[in-house]
Amino acid sequence: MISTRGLTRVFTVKKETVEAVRGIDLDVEAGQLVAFLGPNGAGKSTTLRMLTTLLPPTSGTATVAGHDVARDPGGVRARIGYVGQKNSAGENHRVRDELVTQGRCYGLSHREAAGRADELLDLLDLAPLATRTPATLSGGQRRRLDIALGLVHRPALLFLDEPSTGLDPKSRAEIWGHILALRQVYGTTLFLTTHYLEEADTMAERVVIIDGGRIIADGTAGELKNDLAGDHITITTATEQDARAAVRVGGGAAEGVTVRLRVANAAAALPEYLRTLESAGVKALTAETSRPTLDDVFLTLTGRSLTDDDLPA
Ligand SMILES: Nc1ncnc2c1ncn2[C@@H]1O[C@H](COP(=O)(O)OP(=O)(O)OP(=O)(O)O)[C@@H](O)[C@H]1O
Repeated sequence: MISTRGLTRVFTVKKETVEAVRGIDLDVEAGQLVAFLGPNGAGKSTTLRMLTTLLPPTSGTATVAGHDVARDPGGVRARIGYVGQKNSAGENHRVRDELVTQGRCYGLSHREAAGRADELLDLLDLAPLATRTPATLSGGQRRRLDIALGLVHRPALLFLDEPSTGLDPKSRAEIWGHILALRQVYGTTLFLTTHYLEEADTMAERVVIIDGGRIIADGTAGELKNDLAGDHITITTATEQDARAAVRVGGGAAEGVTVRLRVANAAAALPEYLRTLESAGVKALTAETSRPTLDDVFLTLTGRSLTDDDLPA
């Protein structure tokens, strides 16, 4: 559904060159739900804009929904939907009219466009709001309208740029419910960016991490966490001296009376670790195991935390 080779975009601003995307090779199968993650300025939006034909690549190729973005942008646009960060609906028309007009723009007859509008109003729980104007909708409702607008022409592939950013937790959960329903009802391939690591972790079947314009990790959240981060064992000791002794005996790093170490399988490794400490005369007061997060993956790869950024709440 998506295939890129060496996809690159360079911007030149006042003689200064910014390599926003540096040679991305990416293949996405039909029906996949891919979360595209990365810190601010990593190149997510630029990649999305190239894949959706809004921005021409400087070099490299991209085939999206079977059509080349540079040679046949019209063919790509007819087959994809794009829900950007900014609202796509106007302010003054009613919600249902917005959807009908969008359908007409895609060449549907009035009857087809009206039928499609009603189908989408139902799918995205917008039917009770059909006669309201977008200006009167809440953030979550507007986002649902944006998604409906992106789906009018039944795209096989939908791009969503931060669909849940800026919404309260309840609206975020609702949006995700609708995104997952899209796959179930239509089998739509979904490619989305998000700043919320736990959303990517739990919802997406594939996570692609970009940093500095390059893809630095690609796999299921489970694979990335197992391969690149590992579990953690955290113990506390009575004194800092004990904590330092624990590090000497069992590895890891101490901070005050807390010792943290990375292992492949924390639940299996914990008993042996505690026995090792005990035989060296070091007593752990508390011990707990934890699974890594996608932020741990990013930290392992780059030495930085994804959440260090100035992220939206
Ligand atoms: N039109 C442009 N002109 C010049 N530089 C640009 C332009 N668009 C993006 N850039 C630069 O390209 C780099 C990648 O930007 P991009 O918007 O793709 O990042 P992003 O990962 O989407 O970030 P964010 O999470 O903050 O939206 C940044 O350094 C940005 O400043």
